[in-house]
Amino acid sequence: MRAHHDPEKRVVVLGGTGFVGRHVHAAFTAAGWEALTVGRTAAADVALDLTAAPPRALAAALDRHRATAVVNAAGDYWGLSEERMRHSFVTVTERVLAAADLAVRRPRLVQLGTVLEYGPLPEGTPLTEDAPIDPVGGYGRTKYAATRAVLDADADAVVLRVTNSVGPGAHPSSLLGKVGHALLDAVRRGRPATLELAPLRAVRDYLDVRDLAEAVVAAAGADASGRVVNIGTGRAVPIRRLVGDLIEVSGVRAEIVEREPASTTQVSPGAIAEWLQVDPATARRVLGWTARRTLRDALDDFWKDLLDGTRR
Ligand SMILES: O=c1ccn([C@@H]2O[C@H](COP(=O)(O)OP(=O)(O)O[C@H]3O[C@H](CO)[C@H](O)[C@H](O)[C@H]3O)[C@@H](O)[C@H]2O)c(=O)[nH]1
Repeated sequence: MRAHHDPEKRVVVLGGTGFVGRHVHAAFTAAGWEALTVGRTAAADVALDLTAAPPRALAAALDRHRATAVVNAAGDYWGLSEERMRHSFVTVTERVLAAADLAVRRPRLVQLGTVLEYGPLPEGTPLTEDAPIDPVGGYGRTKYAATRAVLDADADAVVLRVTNSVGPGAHPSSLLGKVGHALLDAVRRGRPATLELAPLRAVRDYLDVRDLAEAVVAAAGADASGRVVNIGTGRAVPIRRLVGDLIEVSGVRAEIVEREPASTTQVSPGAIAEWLQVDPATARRVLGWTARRTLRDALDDFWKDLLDGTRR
């Protein structure tokens, strides 16, 4: 029998087959929403390349689903130039806004931004929403331009500025994704792993991606519009410890070789901010949301999912 769904709880998740989007889709479903994924691959409910499709194509999908909310978790960025990231984030966001305008019923928008839209803060200063905007890299700059487009559109929208996340399906180009895949490779070959990484100096606020997904669901239902909310745990963890914990969880013998990269762009979008901790107070107050999972569980489930993938 088909489950009865609340007609007000109908969401379209753009980028719903990506690392974050998949968890966002699952969290909406678990919360009783009728959720539809839009993405470029055949795994999406609606296959649509948002960098190419005109707004009316997305508007048609929103109408067909009778969407009351839309989440923008779309956008490639690993290894892309700033120009391509601009297309991936800004052009797509402008099209999403145009599509929402064209839809018969304008859905509420939850836009995923990043804490890298802010400038680096001195160690010990938690990141509040009034921290100076001063993105250091192309990723933060283009995500900020997308945030601006949303805030300037005067739409029923909220932007979540999200910190790093980890969990099942973490992208192989991210630090923990890279480490996880190298450990898996070592398991397959029956050898110890050698992990070649840029120096693990950073101390960052890491979320279980499933906590992040719940923040998105909370934002879709919250009575807040035209504002940004920072999403993180409120704890800063040395990434060296996270890498060590992942190695421990895997049980694989591993040696870490830290080497200074030729340039920061070769490392990752956030290679600039060394110490980062979100102030989670606004999220608690405005969204009624707090991170509740442990990072150990996030790493455990990330590793189990990698192993399961090899058995599937
Ligand atoms: O070899 C490495 C690789 C990474 N890092 C550091 O580890 C942290 C995490 O790096 P990732 O590559 O996993 O991710 P980024 O922080 O660069 O970017 C991620 O976090 C951002 C927010 O912080 C955005 O959300 C973005 O989508 C997401 O990919 C960064 O401080 C980075 O400098 C190292 O020290 N050595």
